[in-house]
Amino acid sequence: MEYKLELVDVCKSYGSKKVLDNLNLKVPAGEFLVILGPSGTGKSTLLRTIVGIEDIDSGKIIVNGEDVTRRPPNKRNISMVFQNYALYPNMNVFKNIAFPLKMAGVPRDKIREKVESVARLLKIDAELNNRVTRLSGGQKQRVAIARALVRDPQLFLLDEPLSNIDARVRYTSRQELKRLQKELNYTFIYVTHDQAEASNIADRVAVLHNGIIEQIGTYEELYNRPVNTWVGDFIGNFPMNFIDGSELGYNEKIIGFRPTWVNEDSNDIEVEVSLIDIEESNYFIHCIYKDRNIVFQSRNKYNVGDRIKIGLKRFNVYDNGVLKEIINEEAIN
Ligand SMILES: Nc1ncnc2c1ncn2[C@@H]1O[C@H](COP(=O)(O)OP(=O)(O)OP(=O)(O)O)[C@@H](O)[C@H]1O
Repeated sequence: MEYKLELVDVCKSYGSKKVLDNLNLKVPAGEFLVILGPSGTGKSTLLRTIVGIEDIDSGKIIVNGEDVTRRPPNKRNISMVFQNYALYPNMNVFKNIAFPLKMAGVPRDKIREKVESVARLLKIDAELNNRVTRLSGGQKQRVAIARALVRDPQLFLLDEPLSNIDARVRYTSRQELKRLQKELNYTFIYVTHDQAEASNIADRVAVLHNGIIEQIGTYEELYNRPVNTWVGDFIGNFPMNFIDGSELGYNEKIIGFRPTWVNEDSNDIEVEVSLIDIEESNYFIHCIYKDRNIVFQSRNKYNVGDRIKIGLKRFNVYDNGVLKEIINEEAIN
């Protein structure tokens, strides 16, 4: 397979703090890869080392089959869109987008042609003569993306590009970004905190934690088959439910299940309702089971304090925190 980016045993520390710890990653050409991870886990550092604003301590960064580890940022042919857009406030939209081409010594008429074409693509062609300070958050974000696109880079890195935009606009911007990426067959590495966003736009999601990628796969894979209890806990609107396996015949193991995997017609375990969350027409029933909190989705509105019996349609078995077995996977499609 042709990889647009390969990271081999990449290490990066700040003082005694190891941020990237022998990290390995392969990103095929044309993929939309989302990086998810808790705050302070090194997501931005990862992007900054790929683009070359930060040096790595050891390892290799390979772009399009070429080792770029020791090359400066302007010789890597990678574009990055920053969270705060990093636009030049004293320049108009045209000059902002044109800037990388001007720096690269591209002739004037070619610059005009490229800037106008990218601006049309991003529907900001009517704004070219306006100052960037007059634009809305969504428009500024498009200018930042246009400036990244105009150089026709090998690889795009986007660091939470939609986080400053309100929820509605963010939803449509996200769809447009995905359409653009697929249409132009670009390779995107996109950092976000937002799991709904990740599940919506990513071809694959990489979960970064403790300096390594804990798991990489489609969002559904991460949700349904987390390789360890940490990923199960991190992925999802609710953390995965974990209970002691002995009750169900899995001594010294932990059983993990999602809120929708509960079978209310079965009676394997008895739980006590502690809280009820309502979301549209579903109830999320929070319960206590042997000192553990668990949540399941139900059409029934129970009352706090009710003692009810439930079973599991499917579940995952974890041994020392690592996924060992999936029981009745076919019960949930
Ligand atoms: N220039 C720096 N000097 C020293 N430490 C740094 C530097 N940049 C980042 N760090 C530290 O490295 C760790 C990772 O930071 P980074 O910004 O990459 O995390 P992040 O996952 O992007 O976080 P967030 O989601 O909060 O933006 C943090 O502990 C941070 O304090």
